[in-house]
Amino acid sequence: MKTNYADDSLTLHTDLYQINMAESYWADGIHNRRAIFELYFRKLPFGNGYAIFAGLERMLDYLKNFKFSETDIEYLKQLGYQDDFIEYLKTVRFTGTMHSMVEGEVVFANEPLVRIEASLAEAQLIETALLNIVNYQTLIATKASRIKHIIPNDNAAEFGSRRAQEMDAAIWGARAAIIGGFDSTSNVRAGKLFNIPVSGTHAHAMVQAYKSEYEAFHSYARRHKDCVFLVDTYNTLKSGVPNAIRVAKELGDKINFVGVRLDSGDISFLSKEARRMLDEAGFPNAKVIVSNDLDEYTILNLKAQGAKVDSWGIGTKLITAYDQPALGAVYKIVAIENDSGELEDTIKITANAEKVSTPGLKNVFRIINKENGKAEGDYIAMVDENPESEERIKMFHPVHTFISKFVTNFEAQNLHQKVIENGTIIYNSPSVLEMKNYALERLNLLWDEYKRSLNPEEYPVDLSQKCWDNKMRNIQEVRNMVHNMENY
Ligand SMILES: Nc1ncnc2c1ncn2[C@@H]1O[C@H](COP(=O)(O)OP(=O)(O)OP(=O)(O)O)[C@@H](O)[C@H]1O
Ligand SMILES: O=P(O)(O)OC[C@H]1O[C@H](OP(=O)(O)OP(=O)(O)O)[C@H](O)[C@@H]1O
Ligand SMILES: O=C(O)c1cccnc1
Repeated sequence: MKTNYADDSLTLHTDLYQINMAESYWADGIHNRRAIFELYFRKLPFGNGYAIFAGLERMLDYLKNFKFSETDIEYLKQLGYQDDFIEYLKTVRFTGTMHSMVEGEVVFANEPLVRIEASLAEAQLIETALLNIVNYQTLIATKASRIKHIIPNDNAAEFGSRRAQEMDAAIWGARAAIIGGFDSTSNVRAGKLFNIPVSGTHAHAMVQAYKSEYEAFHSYARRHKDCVFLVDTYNTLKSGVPNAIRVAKELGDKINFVGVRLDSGDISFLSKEARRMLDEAGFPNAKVIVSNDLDEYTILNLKAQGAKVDSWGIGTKLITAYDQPALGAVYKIVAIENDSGELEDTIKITANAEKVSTPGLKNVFRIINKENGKAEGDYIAMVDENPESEERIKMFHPVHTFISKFVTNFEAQNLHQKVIENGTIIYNSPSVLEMKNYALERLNLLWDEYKRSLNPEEYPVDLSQKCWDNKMRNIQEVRNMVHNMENY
């Protein structure tokens, strides 16, 4: 297997059918028609009441470098694409315009997270990569936020690299975990690449290598000022914690005895006992750190049991999004230029009302109640609408339209930021830590009912009247078209 092409590019990171469609568009001369696509998911993951958007920085990097390389082109020739189409593919770059939520934004189902306006072929070719990026990063940022929500005042460390679905997932998952609220990652490369905090203790292997737990802790302390000792290799309470205390007492100010880590057994019982022993030994500031297959459910349960834990190391269940391994975001065409050069809506109809796409060029606004500073809901409006200039807006459920409310005295924040204009990136990504702080700030806009991890209230994501009327008109047009076919 040859994997080390010098000019390896991500442009081929697409499904074959995208290239096949691009070929048809090109052959029919419609490849340069202006098309609008939206990226969104239909259902919040993990039964959570919100998601945390992540993936923009990587999407921008991917689009900036979008170009089939020489070996990509060679390979496409081998697959049998004809020379004239190949010549076209050589010229393809991303020259469109992109609007997006920013990373760390609190987002919901059925609202466009990303809007691409580009030539039909360009917009089509990039679908797979954009979905691949957003689906994973948003999923992990959301899982991290969900976990951190249970332990807002404790430390949360991401430990998942060894269990992640390969290396890219470990790296980008670590970054997403920080955006979602985690405090550090154990992955050193992620620390370097993204300038995010790294942290680490030591493994059972070190204790086993020295055989003597006391020797192992001593050795670790000789080279590391900040010491967390893993205390469960032989017997947590009879050997591990006493040895940690012994070494900490012997070395005194020469080290910073951060605490002990427990990685097996009854975390509730052992953490309370370890806490008591550390306090009695004169180390009230030493921390109890735990790990072992943790997730938000176990942590909540441990909290209910009164576990005395300061810091949580969380790997497998976070980095693999164990209980829901895919977000299911989709990328749908909502408008396309017609023969006369005008943008025309497109719609996809299904029997399931929730799945019928919402046509047209739209923006998403967060409607903030100026009296209490809290979000009333998100409001999807056609691009020529400006809810900010309206006195009063009607917000109603896009499927169950009788659920409605009027809102006055509000601020309407446009959640779509223009990040690429005609192929040029015009957005500077903030640092990952800034994204994390932004997510926390944005979560403050939500009432607690939307943030609880179990059975949260459904946050309103509503359509403007104009948007709804437009959708109904499109549905009617399709109905007429199908009816005419039936009579054909
Ligand atoms: N008090 C507790 N209440 C609920 N769950 C707990 C409690 N203590 C530990 N757990 C969780 O239960 C599971 C414990 O798993 P298990 O008993 O298989 O492993 P273990 O004690 O670590 O044994 P091993 O030595 O094989 O690793 C882990 O997911 C852990 O987080
Ligand atoms: O349980 P997770 O949430 O996935 O967290 C990561 C796990 O990885 C390590 O275990 P591992 O058995 O791989 O090695 P170690 O215990 O010997 O370090 C660590 O001790 C955690 O238990
Ligand atoms: O630093 C740790 O304790 C750690 C890191 C990765 C996996 N498990 C534990």
